[in-house]
Formats: sequence, structure tokens, C-alpha cells
Amino acid sequence: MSVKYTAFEQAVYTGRQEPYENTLAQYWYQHIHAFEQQPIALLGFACDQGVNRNQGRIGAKYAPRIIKSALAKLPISWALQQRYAEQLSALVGDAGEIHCQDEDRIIPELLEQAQHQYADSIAAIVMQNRLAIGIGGGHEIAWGSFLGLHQGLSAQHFALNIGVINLDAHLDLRQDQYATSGTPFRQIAEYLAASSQILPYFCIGVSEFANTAALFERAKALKVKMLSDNDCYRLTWQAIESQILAFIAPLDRLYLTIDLDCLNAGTMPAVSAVAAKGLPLDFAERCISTIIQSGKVSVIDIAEYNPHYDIDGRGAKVAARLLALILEQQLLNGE
Ligand SMILES: N=CN[C@@H](CCC(=O)O)C(=O)O
Ligand SMILES: [Mn+2]
Ligand SMILES: [Mn+2]
Repeated sequence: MSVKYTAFEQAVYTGRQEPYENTLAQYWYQHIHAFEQQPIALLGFACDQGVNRNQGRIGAKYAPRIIKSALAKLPISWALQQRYAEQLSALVGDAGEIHCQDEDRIIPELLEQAQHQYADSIAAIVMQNRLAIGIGGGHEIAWGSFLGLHQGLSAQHFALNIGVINLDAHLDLRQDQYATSGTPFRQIAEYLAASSQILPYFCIGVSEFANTAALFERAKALKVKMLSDNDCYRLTWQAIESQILAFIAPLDRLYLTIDLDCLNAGTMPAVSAVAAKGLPLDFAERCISTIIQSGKVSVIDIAEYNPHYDIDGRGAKVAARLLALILEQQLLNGE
């Protein structure tokens, strides 16, 4: 029962062999290597402790390896190849995984240790001015991602007006006896409140049927900006985009976190808390593209994929597609 670090594993990155194709037949597995100086770093957070403490269905600790392996098999777009030509292998690095080795039991302090170790690695990436992409694990990854970003920016004395955008059916503002996958944004808000700062927090996709009135009351007290799952279906994209842009405008930096249970269950069956309604994948992708195009995103994570509940690997494909979209948007940004 301890926290363990494992480095980049070449064996995760395999895919089709196409020796008879032309040179445009390129896949991510051919171009992701150990993290050194690449502009984007992937960091796994293999952890079930947060979901277990939150009375959920465990299994998310297996996610980082499976999601990386699914990403490995996706092709690299024409646009990226045109832009980067011979440099494709210098774009994305794998910084390994932090494992919260909890043996499926609730263990005091172990999650906290894992979150701090993960945060330190995120901070190191942020200090190199690279984009850090965390792959959970449950949504307890969010406390580590934010802490890492905050520490990384503080160490460089950079502006700390950091906003959080969370694509999620849940507010994750729970009050509990300890940190869980349901508490990260309350933890962040309290951390900032200790230095009299307010957390700019925008939750997109929040469901009235998946959060108690106590949570909505806390969200109101913390001035959380929300778009409900119904809003996401019923408002025009123009109205939603303008809300996202208005939220981002006054901020210096952004932390984007994607809880996969924001998606409809057909698209994303592989989560602890399956959505009864859930957002369309296209909507989530539009939001993600708009947010990345702001150029302010320093840390992104994807949380809650649980392979135990996947159907024919479709959840892994969706998670990998979102990751590939993030890589593409970030790398083509500023064109
Ligand atoms: N990551 C957090 N998730 C949800 C889980 C809800 C559930 O298990 O039903 C939350 O705490 O609200
Ligand atoms: Mn959720
Ligand atoms: Mn969540």
C-alpha cells in the first residue's frame, strides 16, 4: 500500500503495420516517446481510491494504460502532418504514471499522497511551459491537476488568475469526511479561499437529477457558473459559445477537466455513474475545441473511464478520440 511511479512503457504503444502504404499512413504509436522536452506531456493517474471513498464502482485505475493504448492506434491527421512534417516525433511525450496502490480498500492518507505526487509532476511540466494532460483515474485527479498547475505557476511568480472548466454531470463539490472523487472543486475553492481568492468555476453539463439541492446551494454560494444538461441541448451553440468565451475572457490560465460521465451512456457506458441523459459527443468536442482555441489552457485531464463497464471498447475509443482532438487542437493552435 503505497504510491508507485512507473515510467513510459513502449509496449503500450502498438498499432497497425502498413509497409505497403505511402508516408501519410502515420499513427500516434509511432510518434509518442518518453517525455523529455515535447510541447505536450501525458501523465497517468492510476487510482480507484477516490471513487471507492465516494461509494462508486471501482476500476478507473486501469484507465490510463487502456486509453493510451487506444490513442496509440489512431491516425495522425493530414493537417498535423502538413504542419509538422519531420517533427511528428517531437510533439507528444509520455511522462509515465502515478499509481495509488490501494488494493481496492479505503486507506487514509494514501490518496492524498498520490495526489501530491501527481501534482508535483504536473507542476514540473507546467514549469517547462508544456501542456500537461492527465489521464485518470477517478475525478479525484482534479485536485492534483489544479494543485500542480497552481504550484507550477506560483514557482515562476506567474499570474494566478486560473479558471476551471469542468465538463461533468456532477458538480463535485461534496462535503465529506475525506477527499473523494466527488470533492475536488470544493477542495480547490477552499484552498483559494484561504488566500482570499474566489475560484472561477464553470460546470458544463450538470444534471438536476444527479446532484442534491445541498450541492446546488454550495455551487450558488461559491458563485459557480453552470450550464445544465438540458441547457446544452436546448440553447443554441452561439449562446453556449458566448457563455464559454465570456467566462474565459478575464482569466489568465485555464484548467480543463473532462469527466467522461458527462456523455450519454450509449457513447460512454464505461463510467461509475452512467448518465441518464448525457451530452452528445459532438457537443463536448465543440466545447473542448473552443476552450483550447483560447490559447489559455495549461492543464487538461480526462477522468472516470472504467474499463469494467465498457462495451466492445467503445468508451476507450471515445476517450482516445477526445485525447486525439485535444492534441490536434493544441498543436494547430495559433495557425
Ligand atoms: N466524480 C464524482 N462523481 C459523482 C458520483 C455520483 C454517483 O456515484 O452517483 C458525484 O460524486 O456526484
Ligand atoms: Mn461526473
Ligand atoms: Mn466528476
